[in-house]
Amino acid sequence: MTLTAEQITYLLADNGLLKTGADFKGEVEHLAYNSQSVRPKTLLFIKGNFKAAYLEEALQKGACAIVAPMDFHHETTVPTFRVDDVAAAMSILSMAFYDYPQNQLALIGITGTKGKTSTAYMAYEMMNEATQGKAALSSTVQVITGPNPANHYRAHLTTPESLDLFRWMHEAVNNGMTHMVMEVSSQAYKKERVYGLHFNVGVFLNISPDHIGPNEHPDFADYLACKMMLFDHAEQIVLNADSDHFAPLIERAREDVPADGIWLYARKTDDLERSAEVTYETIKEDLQGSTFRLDEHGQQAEQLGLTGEYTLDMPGDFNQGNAVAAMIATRLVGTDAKAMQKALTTVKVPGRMQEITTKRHGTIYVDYAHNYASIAALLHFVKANEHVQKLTIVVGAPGNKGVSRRPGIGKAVNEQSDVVYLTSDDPQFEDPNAIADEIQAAITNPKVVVHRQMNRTQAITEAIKHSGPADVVVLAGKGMDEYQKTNGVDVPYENDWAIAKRVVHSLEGDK
Ligand SMILES: CC(=O)N[C@H]1[C@@H](OP(=O)(O)OP(=O)(O)OC[C@H]2O[C@@H](n3ccc(=O)[nH]c3=O)[C@H](O)[C@@H]2O)O[C@H](CO)[C@@H](O)[C@@H]1O[C@H](C)C(=O)N[C@@H](C)C(=O)N[C@H](CCC(=O)O)C(=O)O
Repeated sequence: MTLTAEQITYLLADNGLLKTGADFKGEVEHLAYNSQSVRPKTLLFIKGNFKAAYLEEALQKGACAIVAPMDFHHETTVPTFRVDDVAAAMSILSMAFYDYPQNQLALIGITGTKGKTSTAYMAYEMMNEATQGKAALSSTVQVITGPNPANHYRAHLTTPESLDLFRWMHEAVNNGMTHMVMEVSSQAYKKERVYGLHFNVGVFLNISPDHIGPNEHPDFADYLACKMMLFDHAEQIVLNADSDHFAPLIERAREDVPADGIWLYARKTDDLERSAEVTYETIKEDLQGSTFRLDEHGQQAEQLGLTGEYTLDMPGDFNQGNAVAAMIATRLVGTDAKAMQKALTTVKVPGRMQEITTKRHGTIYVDYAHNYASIAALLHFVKANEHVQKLTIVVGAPGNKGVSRRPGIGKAVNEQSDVVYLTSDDPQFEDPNAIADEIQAAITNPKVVVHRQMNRTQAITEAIKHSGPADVVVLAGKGMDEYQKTNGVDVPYENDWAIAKRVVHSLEGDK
């Protein structure tokens, strides 16, 4: 794969990004945005907080041209394409370099404050089932470009940098994949990681205030505006009519997508005012999963042919809505109801509502929930089960990130849990005790028993040890993370799931 100087100039100019061209004659054989991955004949993108030392390293390693913003002022003789928006330029050039792999894939993009990963895995399993293993996935947890374990990668971002995304898509196409589902974060739009990318189907699960603060969004309006950009970039939209802020969502969807490309879904209620093409209702539910019924309303919806009852082997009533969203989206790219039903009984999402049933210490859930909306939904689901006696949550909050979430975490704990173990998450450069103070300030209900144990492994151990057969322990916020980000370093961590399994084994001997 190569890009010639003429192609680079043309693509940047044609997309209105080029400010000044470069005196560059050759062609590039590699693209990079990090000096550490530069090789001879690399085109380097200078973006973010790029330091002069990185450029020196890149030049020593053979970078032959750079794409830089107008305000990058380091003395260099390397040919430089000056652009207004380097991230957008990187996306445009990466998709060309990798030969527009998105055009070979039926592509679903999923956004939402909560549920993106679970829905993406459900859609991935459904499409895999329908295509005999020809689906790819880009999620917060993993990127999967083919069935071979060598094509499974640990993800670092919810939505990868565009260069990585198109490289993975290209790999997926080379591996024979025909379908792909990916999570699209608000940051993906804010930081132009999906600039110029169009989805066959966009799924909008829900939105509530989150990701507001330094390095993320200045306010909710910005967060909402970024998330709604998905509507501009999708041929068809699957939209949750139960989402908060539905009015601006549907208004914007109708501006961007023709009426027959908008698919609303909602939990069935008696509210005749509300209309959705697809509704669902719980038939039965327990701590392990549920059966729900899906109904289609009107001619457009009936074309889907999905009316019926489905069994979901994943706990959480909120996962029924995620399942329905995945079903409509994958139906629109050719998946059938039979494949969906099979996937719903086999899908496992790493670190999302992973459940351990014990003999004497109740049910344990490992879940990534890390903000008010997702923790409240999880605790509400557990509390709704009349057989549950004591609900314990082990939770903290990351340092130097999502700082505004802390009172919300405390509020959710305050409203619905019986016992909380405040612990460390990814403390980074902050004191976990000070973070715990901020969460605890919102726990004012005297009935909630508060323990503080900053050693996360120890907190999990104590919470399980002190729970009985009809109790539930929720381990929130870290999912399957195998590290704790501390002082800028990923300190190895066993992961919540493995710790819980080990503790149960030591207490009960057979798990
Ligand atoms: C705010 C933001 O988007 N930051 C991302 C951005 O950071 P940055 O540009 O400041 O990078 P930096 O580390 O200062 O480095 C600057 C540049 O120098 C380069 N570099 C760096 C070191 C070196 O030795 N050589 C070198 O060339 C880097 O590749 C980078 O291009 O580019 C980095 C490289 O790709 C990302 O890792 C980093 O994401 C950080 C880790 C992050 O946490 N981002 C969050 C806010 C995020 O994007 N989250 C959303 C999820 C939201 C949701 O849950 O809905 C996501 O999509 O993941």
